[in-house]
Amino acid sequence: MHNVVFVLGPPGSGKGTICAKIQENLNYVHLSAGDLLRAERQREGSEFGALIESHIRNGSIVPVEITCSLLENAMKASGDVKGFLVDGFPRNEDNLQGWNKQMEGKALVQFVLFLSCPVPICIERCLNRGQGRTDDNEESLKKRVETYNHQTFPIIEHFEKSGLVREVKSERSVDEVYADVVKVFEQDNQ
Ligand SMILES: Nc1ncnc2c1ncn2[C@@H]1O[C@H](COP(=O)(O)OP(=O)(O)OP(=O)(O)O)[C@@H](O)[C@H]1O
Ligand SMILES: O=c1ccn([C@@H]2O[C@H](COP(=O)(O)O)[C@@H](O)[C@H]2O)c(=O)[nH]1
Ligand SMILES: [Mg+2]
Repeated sequence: MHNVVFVLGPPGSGKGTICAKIQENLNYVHLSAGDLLRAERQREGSEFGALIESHIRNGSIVPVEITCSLLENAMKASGDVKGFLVDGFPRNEDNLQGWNKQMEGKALVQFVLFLSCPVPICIERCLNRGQGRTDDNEESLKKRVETYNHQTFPIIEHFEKSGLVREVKSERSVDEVYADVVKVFEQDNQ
């Protein structure tokens, strides 16, 4: 059984940045759904490249069968680890249902780390990210925020009802955010 922590929050809230630090220090493996999709988009021979790029540019959500298989394959390829940080997934109802169907009996969701951050700060961070992402532009960001508000935030609310959400405010410095995140992991691993 794989231990899983879902890491959610608006685009640019710092999910990737914080996950990299947790992976470095706490023996969890960081799996960014977005990074896995971008790698699949680039893979020679992939039948999904054009579909993935279209969703990424439009800030819409790739069908769960594709994303969940990439996640499960990455988990299988990892050795013996404490758990997985699943960054940026599940993003909508289709993702949640597909995950439950595909991963039943294979993964245990420990908790959901919710990095909350005001949208204007998130947008500024994405526009200054400098990684050449095809969705770090004003037009795509508007759509990504809309998708987050209407489809992803309700998933966080869903987990909240089961008492699984651990919110950390991420508009502060990386070190301040990370210090609170470590406390969350310490509490949940007691
Ligand atoms: N606490 C912080 N303070 C200032 N800048 C930050 C902070 N956390 C992350 N950043 C910067 O903001 C940008 C976005 O961060 P990151 O890629 O970690 O966000 P994300 O939530 O993974 O975004 P996305 O959902 O778009 O993948 C990066 O340039 C990163 O260096
Ligand atoms: O589960 C997922 C994760 C991501 N996507 C698509 O990728 C982009 C970028 O994701 P980031 O987490 O910001 O790297 C996202 O806007 C979606 O279009 C997805 O479909 N499903
Ligand atoms: Mg990211």
